[in-house]
Amino acid sequence: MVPGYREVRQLGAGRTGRVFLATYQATGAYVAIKYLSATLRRDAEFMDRFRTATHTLVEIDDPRVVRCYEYVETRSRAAVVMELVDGVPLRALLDEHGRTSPEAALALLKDALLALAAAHGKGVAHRDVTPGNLLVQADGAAKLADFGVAVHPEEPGAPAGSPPYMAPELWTRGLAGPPADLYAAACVLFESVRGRPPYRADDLPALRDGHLAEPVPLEVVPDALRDLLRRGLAKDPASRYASAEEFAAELEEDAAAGYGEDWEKRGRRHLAEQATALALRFPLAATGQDGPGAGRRAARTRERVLALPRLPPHLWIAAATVVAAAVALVASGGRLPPGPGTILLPQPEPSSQREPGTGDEAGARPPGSRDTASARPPGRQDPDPARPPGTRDTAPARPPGAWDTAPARPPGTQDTAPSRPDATEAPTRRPGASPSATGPAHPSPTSPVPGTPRPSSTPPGSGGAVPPPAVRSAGILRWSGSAGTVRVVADGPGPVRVRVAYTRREGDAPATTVRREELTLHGDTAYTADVRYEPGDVPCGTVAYAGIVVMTEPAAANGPQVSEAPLTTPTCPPPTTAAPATSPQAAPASPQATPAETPSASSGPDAGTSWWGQQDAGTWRRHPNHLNVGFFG
Ligand SMILES: Nc1ncnc2c1ncn2[C@@H]1O[C@H](COP(=O)(O)OP(=O)(O)OP(=O)(O)O)[C@@H](O)[C@H]1O
Repeated sequence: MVPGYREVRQLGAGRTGRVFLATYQATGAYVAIKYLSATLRRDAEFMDRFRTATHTLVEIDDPRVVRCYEYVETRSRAAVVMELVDGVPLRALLDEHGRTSPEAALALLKDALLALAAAHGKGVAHRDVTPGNLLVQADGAAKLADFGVAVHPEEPGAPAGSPPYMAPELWTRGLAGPPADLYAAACVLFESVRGRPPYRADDLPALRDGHLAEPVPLEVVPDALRDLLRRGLAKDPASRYASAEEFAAELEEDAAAGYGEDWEKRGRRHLAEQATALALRFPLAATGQDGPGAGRRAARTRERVLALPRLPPHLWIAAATVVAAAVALVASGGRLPPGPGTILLPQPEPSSQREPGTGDEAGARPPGSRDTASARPPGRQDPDPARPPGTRDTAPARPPGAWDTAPARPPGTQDTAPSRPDATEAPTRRPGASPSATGPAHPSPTSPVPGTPRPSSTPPGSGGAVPPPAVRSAGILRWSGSAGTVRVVADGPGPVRVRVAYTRREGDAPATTVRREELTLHGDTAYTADVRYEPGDVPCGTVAYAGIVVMTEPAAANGPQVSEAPLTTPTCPPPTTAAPATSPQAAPASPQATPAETPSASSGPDAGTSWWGQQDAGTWRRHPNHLNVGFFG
């Protein structure tokens, strides 16, 4: 066992190692510890890269990333101490339920992409995004685990990774990086809705051919997911989304267009329902440390979970949270975790059980390892004699766009011989502590997110200098089906990115996005735009709807806005006449447009999209210099 921790039980084992539930002795907080497999430890190239990546991994502080607390290495062991997620892998959820709803699959993809965005922003690729590495909690939120850990399939020459999720460039050139991560995330989206990954084969060469040459099987997925999968699974990495952020932004648009504004709420509810059905498999539900009867109590909780009445949709998230709390409460013998985050505490134990060096712990300690850190209190910066000089992670986050496919070594860390196994095998720690005096990134009951406070990430387009303002609201003031007015109000002078998507829906079919516009606004706090899009013909006798979706980055407090209007359908000519149906070139303003506010500034130019900024109440000023219209998709 890693010095300073006490093993509770094994949680599972995979190709990359074994994972244990443990407690951090100084605080009693639960953690998960992964011991890397011998196969990985023998892979010198992997070990070099992973050691280097751990410098950055411990700095990634994002709610969707399983937090890496520290990396410890001896001559015969390598262990990653990480945040314990009280949930189940998506793999287990799919094995049990077969598939998820499209909304749930989109919610999972959103979590995965935001986690990837956080890691890619720091120059770290995941390298093995699979359903096994997405852990789903009882509230329907998911976290991505195991960054940087990928093992070679048992075939000579096969690149590291999981074949069903491996991008073409990985098969051909062994090229791991953000584009391959996005491809793998798209495979997970596909599998979540279909119950199987996009390509299947009996052997590796056939699977490789599938990824390299077979068309993406879009015909079997819901319409609303097709654009996302078409680009996410593009064979050529250059044709994929340029970044996880871009993928996530289009996901929001397509999801809102296809499934309505509350798609995520429904998706989380479904995930919560599926995850809580597996509550007994949660790490804390079966903890033997919770005293006699814990198993029975957990089982009773499961019975209660399964016997829950069918709730109205809006109550499900609340119910799932209550269930999660109940499971944690039962498992912890009545002691709830302290506040938000996933610092989970076991019930108090007799102090003799928690002393380092007691029988059970000594037995689990790797031979020769010296407990150099067991007494280190969280929140205190102890000098660490085992840490090689110069290995502190002071490297700044890699700037956006600076990604390359080489191993992610932070600039300035000359870490060429980091493991330094010496005669006593003192563990080599790579803690997440920054040089400031707030201590290592150990879990602490008083600090929901252990470690030092980290600067918030800079969104793309802001240049890194001026923090983006909060966006108070986005609104569709009117929408006729072909023209409308959109308003955005921010707390500061920008920049704010606005994405407008136009959708079309035939009858009861899901809506598809037919055009997208993207604009950057700055210089004011309120902007109004007249927008216009020609939705095209509607065959006589059919019903069609034209919609508009407005999203901002940073996200508006009121979320994405959607409005839809019916398109005027020409009357079909009598069957005897051969005259062609007239096409409505510009559908007149529909009385069914959804005015969110009273139009206050609809006096924009006649054609195209024009944005107007508001400097002072009642005074309108045009900002042609700030107009930056880009089209994509
Ligand atoms: N941070 C964590 N919190 C809670 N449980 C975890 C955590 N990490 C892993 N687990 C559990 O441990 C099990 C084994 O994980 P591990 O990463 O070794 O295998 P895997 O992901 O199933 O396969 P592979 O090693 O091929 O990626 C997982 O299935 C999961 O249930």
